[in-house]
Amino acid sequence: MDIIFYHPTFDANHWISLLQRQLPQARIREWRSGDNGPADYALVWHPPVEMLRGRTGLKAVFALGAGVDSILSKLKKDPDLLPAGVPLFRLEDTGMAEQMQEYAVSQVLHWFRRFDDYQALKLQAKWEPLADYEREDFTIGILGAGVLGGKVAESLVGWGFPVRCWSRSHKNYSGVKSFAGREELSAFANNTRVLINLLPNTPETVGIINSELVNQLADNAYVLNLARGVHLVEDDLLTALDSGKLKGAMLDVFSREPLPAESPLWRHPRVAITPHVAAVTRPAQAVEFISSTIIQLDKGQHPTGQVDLQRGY
Ligand SMILES: NC(=O)C1=CN([C@@H]2O[C@H](COP(=O)(O)OP(=O)(O)OC[C@H]3O[C@@H](n4cnc5c(N)ncnc54)[C@H](OP(=O)(O)O)[C@@H]3O)[C@@H](O)[C@H]2O)C=CC1
Ligand SMILES: O=C(O)C(=O)CO
Repeated sequence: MDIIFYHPTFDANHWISLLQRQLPQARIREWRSGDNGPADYALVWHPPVEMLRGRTGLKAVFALGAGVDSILSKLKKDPDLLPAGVPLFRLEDTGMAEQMQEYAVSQVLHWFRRFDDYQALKLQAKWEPLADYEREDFTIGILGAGVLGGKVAESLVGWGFPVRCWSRSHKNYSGVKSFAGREELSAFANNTRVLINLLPNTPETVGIINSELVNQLADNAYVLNLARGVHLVEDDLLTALDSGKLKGAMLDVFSREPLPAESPLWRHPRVAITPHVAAVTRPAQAVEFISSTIIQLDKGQHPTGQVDLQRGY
């Protein structure tokens, strides 16, 4: 079996040696421009069009991340990017759920314990104990209840918060109230104090965190965007922060990355920012998932993780 690997920044040698350990019989190489040699499987992130176009014999392509929006947007512009009929797989969890849990839980607790208010008081040298928040006033609403959203919901239930989720289909996660479809979005938003976004970027989800949705949240709500920048209308967020509807926001992803220096988000005192690091690809766990998927495909089985190209995730 032949495997080609392309990632603009990852250490290809490291990945190839991890893969080789899991798949000792495979011939694995880093793809370079001009390489039209045989390939059964391709592991890619932001692949150049010439890498996959017209390739015959390809059995599957693996995206080296959870979100496939960048590859699907390239595919829209150039339908030859993926040879017709070749399945596209993505990473399911592979260590990202734990990272998302760490991020979401630590930030929810930060807001719940009013560390943002205490930091503001500290800057004024003010010693002032504040009233505690109650968990019953701190409903967490998670947009997207898939591999990552589901795990984040589970961990916040463990911390005793009321948790609800919103997805396309209803879910049955223990202790989590499930809402589904556009018709239940308002009911989901109503009374949500912390809105966490873990949706995929698709035509249906772009701009979903806008004034209309934010105005339906509880007063003094918070927004935590962990999915993609295009989900959030940044001007609407700033308006809601300045009007007092929103108390704070923490953003990991932006409609333009790196976030330009002139963005007002950098300077807003109630916006916290991380540079798209909420959950990164962990090579060993990713390679385990990909190798096991390849083995299943080679046996004619139907492993999980295949992207539905029509749905867009
Ligand atoms: N910031 C970062 O570092 C990272 C960000 N991400 C982002 O997180 C996203 C989520 O990842 P993951 O959990 O693995 O994805 P999944 O595909 O497992 O979950 C997606 C969820 O979104 C729901 N959904 C999709 N479209 C709609 C819609 N139109 N209306 C309502 N619900 C919808 C799905 O509903 P249903 O279950 O009913 O299909 C599902 O519950 C990725 O696409 C990526 O963009 C991922 C990794 C790192
Ligand atoms: O895996 C993804 O989709 C990411 O955003 C990684 O940073």
